[in-house]
Amino acid sequence: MSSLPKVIVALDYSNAAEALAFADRVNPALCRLKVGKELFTRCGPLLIEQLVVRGFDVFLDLKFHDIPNTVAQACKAAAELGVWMVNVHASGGRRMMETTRNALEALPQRPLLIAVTVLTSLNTEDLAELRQPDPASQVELLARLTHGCGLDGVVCSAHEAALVRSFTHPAFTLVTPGIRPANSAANDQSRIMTPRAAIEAGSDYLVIGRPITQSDDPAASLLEINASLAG
Ligand SMILES: O=c1ccn([C@@H]2O[C@H](COP(=O)(O)O)[C@@H](O)[C@H]2O)c(=O)[nH]1
Repeated sequence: MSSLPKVIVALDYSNAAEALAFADRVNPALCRLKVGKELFTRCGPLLIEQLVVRGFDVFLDLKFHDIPNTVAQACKAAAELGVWMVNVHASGGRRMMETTRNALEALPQRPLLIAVTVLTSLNTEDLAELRQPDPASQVELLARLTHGCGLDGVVCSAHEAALVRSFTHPAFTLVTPGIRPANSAANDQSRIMTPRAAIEAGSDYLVIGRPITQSDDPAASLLEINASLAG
């Protein structure tokens, strides 16, 4: 396996004790860690610091979507916590993404800034209700916008990874949730793919939560996924 961990474990726990217990069972060579809305709302910046101090690359997944100044300031605040990656919603528009990118570029050290295209839980029916076209064309629209705004990458499903890769520069980072090892429950995800197929489709990082964190042995499940990527 590459020395660079591809798996980003979604620490979707309701308390810091469980999140830290997971972090202490693995190590930064095996995975990166993602802190999302629930855990951050409950535990706040202190938990981020505790993960960063353990040497983990932390993706702060708060998916900011607001006016340009608000999002830029929120991402600057995230950068001050020493996180590796932050994200915004691409549907917040060009001015929001460019203002945020400029604010981060003025910092001596900045996190990667990526944008969410279409949530991996949404299917064609959901999008029709939102008066959007099918997932692929909506992802293409928002990924082209994000790329044009100079961000570092996007969140998309692995089903659209090859499409996005076809019109972005090689360093553009594709972060793909909705990853399920074969025979795992899809839960609320719609556009899923196995870890290996997602990497083969062009994903740079795989966001994986419940298949790891809700398994009987989370550390063993992570090792199994890493092994499936190495073979
Ligand atoms: O489009 C998106 C964007 C973010 N997520 C987040 O990824 C994890 C996935 O968890 P699983 O348990 O593997 O389903 C979760 O934290 C989401 O908030 C996403 O799923 N889709």
